[in-house]
Amino acid sequence: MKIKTAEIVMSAVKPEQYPEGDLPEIAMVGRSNVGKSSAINTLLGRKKLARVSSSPGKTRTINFYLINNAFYLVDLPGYGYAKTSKPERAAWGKMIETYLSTRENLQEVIQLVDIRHNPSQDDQLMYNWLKHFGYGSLVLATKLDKIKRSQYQKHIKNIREILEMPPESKVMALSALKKTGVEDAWEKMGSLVERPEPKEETQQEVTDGTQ
Ligand SMILES: Nc1nc2c(ncn2[C@@H]2O[C@H](COP(=O)(O)OP(=O)(O)OP(=O)(O)O)[C@@H](O)[C@H]2O)c(=O)[nH]1
Ligand SMILES: [Mg+2]
Repeated sequence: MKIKTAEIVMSAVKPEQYPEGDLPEIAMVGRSNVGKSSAINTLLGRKKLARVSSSPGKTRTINFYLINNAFYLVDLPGYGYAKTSKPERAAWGKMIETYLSTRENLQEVIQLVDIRHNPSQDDQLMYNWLKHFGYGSLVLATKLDKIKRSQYQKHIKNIREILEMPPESKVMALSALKKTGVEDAWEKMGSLVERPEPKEETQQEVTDGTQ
């Protein structure tokens, strides 16, 4: 996918703040610190569009990034961050759930898991919830640079088994550090949101006889 423009349009905490219009959206979900915001930057080829932090709980709003004026990538706060206070966790949970369960523009949800670790119980719940709501079970394994190449198949198999992914479903892998996996991810994601490009108007040459 050629990224011509990418800009943040809105940081929302409630539905009234979601962008208007009917452009399709792809949202990124996953545990805090799994690399959602980093993945967005990497997929867009931008260094600091989405804010990233080594401590979990960085993204606290639903951030809508408008791409090529054609679709949105949506960065969500992470789940499963134990150090957040209980009421705050509940409020975030509600915010994410409201978005995922009510947003009509939402075309697909990509679930991010850390390639090194077994998906957590929260990850399993999210995976099943998304499947139940008809999303396509697209999983993006993050931090690909943290494992040896020879261990790749083992880790992917593990993720598939724990999430009980059907054989036809796809696991993609990405390294935000090395910028690997970007093309493969867009191959899977791009078709979800790409519309045929509008034909450029061909300018009629107008000559009036004078030079
Ligand atoms: N080595 C490596 N580090 C990564 C990669 N992706 C993310 N990180 C690091 O992981 C940490 C968390 O990244 P974020 O992108 O902020 O994670 P997040 O899922 O958006 O986190 P929240 O906003 O808190 O939910 C940062 O220190 C990143 O630099 C990757 O592919 N490789
Ligand atoms: Mg984030």
